[in-house]
Amino acid sequence: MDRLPNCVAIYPNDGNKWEIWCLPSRQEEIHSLTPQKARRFSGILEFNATLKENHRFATITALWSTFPPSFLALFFKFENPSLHFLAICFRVFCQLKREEGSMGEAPAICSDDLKKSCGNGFNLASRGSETAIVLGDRKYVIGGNDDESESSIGVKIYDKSADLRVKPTILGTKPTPSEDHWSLLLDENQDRILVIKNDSTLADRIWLLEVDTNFVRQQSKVLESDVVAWSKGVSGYPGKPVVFSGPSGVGKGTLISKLMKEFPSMFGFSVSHTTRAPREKEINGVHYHFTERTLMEKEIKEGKFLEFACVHGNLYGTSVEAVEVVADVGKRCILDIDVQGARSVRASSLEAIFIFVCPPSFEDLEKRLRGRGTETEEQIQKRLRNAKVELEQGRSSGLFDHILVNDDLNACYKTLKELLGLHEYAVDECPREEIHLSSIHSVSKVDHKIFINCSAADLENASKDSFVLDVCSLKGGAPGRTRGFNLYRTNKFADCVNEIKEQN
Ligand SMILES: Nc1ncnc2c1ncn2[C@@H]1O[C@H](COP(=O)(O)OP(=O)(O)OP(=O)(O)O)[C@@H](O)[C@H]1O
Ligand SMILES: Nc1nc2c(ncn2[C@@H]2O[C@H](COP(=O)(O)O)[C@@H](O)[C@H]2O)c(=O)[nH]1
Repeated sequence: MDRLPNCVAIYPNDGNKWEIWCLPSRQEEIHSLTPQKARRFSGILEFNATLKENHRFATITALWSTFPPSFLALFFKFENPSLHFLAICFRVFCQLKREEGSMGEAPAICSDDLKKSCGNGFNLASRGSETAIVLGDRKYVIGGNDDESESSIGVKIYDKSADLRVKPTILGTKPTPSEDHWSLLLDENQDRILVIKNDSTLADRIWLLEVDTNFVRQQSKVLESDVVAWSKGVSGYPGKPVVFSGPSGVGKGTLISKLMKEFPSMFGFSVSHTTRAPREKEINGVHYHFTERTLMEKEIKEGKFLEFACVHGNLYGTSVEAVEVVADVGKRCILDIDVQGARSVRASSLEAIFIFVCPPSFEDLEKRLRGRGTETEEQIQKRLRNAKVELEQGRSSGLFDHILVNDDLNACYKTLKELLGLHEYAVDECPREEIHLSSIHSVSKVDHKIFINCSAADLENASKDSFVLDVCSLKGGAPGRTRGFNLYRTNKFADCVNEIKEQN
């Protein structure tokens, strides 16, 4: 919604014409709102519906735009209240929202050259193909396509002080274009904008555009340009990831396979990138993302990797995305990385459990490595040399939470399950089902709660489609996901309707 002011009143005019007024957001003024006190905001709004005589308007208590329109309607008091009348008020507001531009003296924040300007100055939700959020001297215009790829929502910055249009470098996982979206400033830090797409599945609905977070500032320095970064919003937190390290041939992959086979819904594997050549039965995207060194180096520079290391002469790395896609489906992520990589992950913001796997002896390790038959003699020699160093580092560094000796495979696997809190009869649980969100009609924010209303026309049934998105405990962010959104249905609207019914 573009220009709905903080406080609005509707006054009856002739016939089916009504006047729209507004006040600044002073709550104490709301209760004594009169046309004299109110600053006139717009002209006359025509009702589509014909009002009946007995639906005469009496007093307006309050109406403020931090609530969804359906909630706003409930702040009216009428001489002869009826749900039918409330429904009309509600529809007026829906119409107001659509008829942006026809509202007269809205705060003029948007540039004239914006096709569909939506800056409202009150940090309200905005709707349309482009929305704008103003932060200090900068206006972030969100919408349309990203010019370069046309495959994601575009972002432009208008710097008012310098009278400049800036095309920022857009990092992170980008949302695909949307016909219709809502945007609002998320928190007091003023560093992130919440964008809710209106035409997607729930998994693709909630996005954060970071404009001044640590990651954005860091990347801005590295890339020497204006940077913004997208981060997908995800509900809940999966369990802590598990990092496996240990010398080549010790049996990490074997243990991981057993775990994933027994608990397929609980664990997911982080598919690393590597510059080494694929082995005979290895599949790109399943065992590794096999990649070119120059491309991987470029992506490392762009901050896309959680960790990377040169191992046995090749570059290996865990992309942020590799870990996030596992968590997205509610699974605990398993990483199989070398000791250098484990050290980097330990230093990162990812909270994980670190397990070092040792062979019963160096001779056993050599036997297993040779027995696997996947390396040339030269490669085996190199891996064995590196194993000595890794074993020393792994055992002594204090980096690892657990040291697991892989002697007898089944005994080792049993110990592994115990230390991951998986008792003998643990069962594999499926992730929770998602809530279904239909087309959104209003979005508004009160403290750390975003009210989302998906139902417009039918007030009686509106509560079925009213949701709250709780954003009080968010974690993470670009270049990964922002986790911890809590979406639930609310009965607040139904409660209000019942209250009015009782008053009648
Ligand atoms: N406890 C064990 N006893 C005997 N052989 C084992 C045991 N665990 C694994 N192996 C065998 O050792 C070989 C190497 O195991 P695996 O490929 O799992 O090692 P890895 O640590 O994943 O190696 P890399 O780091 O090179 O990927 C395999 O042939 C596997 O079957
Ligand atoms: N630091 C990282 N190390 C990784 C990653 N993926 C795998 N590895 C380690 O490399 C060696 C060799 O693996 P191989 O498949 O060539 O035998 C092994 O110890 C792995 O743990 C990674 O993303 N980062």
